[in-house]
Amino acid sequence: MDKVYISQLHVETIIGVYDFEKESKQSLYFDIEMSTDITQAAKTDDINLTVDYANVSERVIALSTSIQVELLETLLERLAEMILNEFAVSDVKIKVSKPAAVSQAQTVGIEIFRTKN
Ligand SMILES: Nc1nc2c(c(=O)[nH]1)N=C([C@H](O)[C@@H](O)CO)CN2
Repeated sequence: MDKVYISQLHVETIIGVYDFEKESKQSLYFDIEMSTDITQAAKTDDINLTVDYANVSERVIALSTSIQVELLETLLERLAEMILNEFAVSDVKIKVSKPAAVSQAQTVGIEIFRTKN
């Protein structure tokens, strides 16, 4: 299957388990890969027949900055659900990195893969 992807999408939002994390925004970086058939878009050169990565990026930023949750896991599940519901993709892989979370590590994070039912 063909893929549409977004790499290192930067979002600043409130997220975290600890009280100090609820006071200021932290950087998250998303890598998103979506399976979709691009052949009709390529034949017709029509943006409406593919998944617009700019639209997906906007929706990911909007959702990530409008909900306040503690766990990266919770945020990723909500984002995967939104992408599968709103865009013509059969599956989505989302990885989120939170580089400031563990000072001894370059970055930490979570990755999930979800399919449309
Ligand atoms: N699996 C996870 N582990 C941790 C998370 C998380 O979201 N998922 N979050 C934290 C803290 O919020 C951390 O980012 C701050 O040190 C710890 N572990």
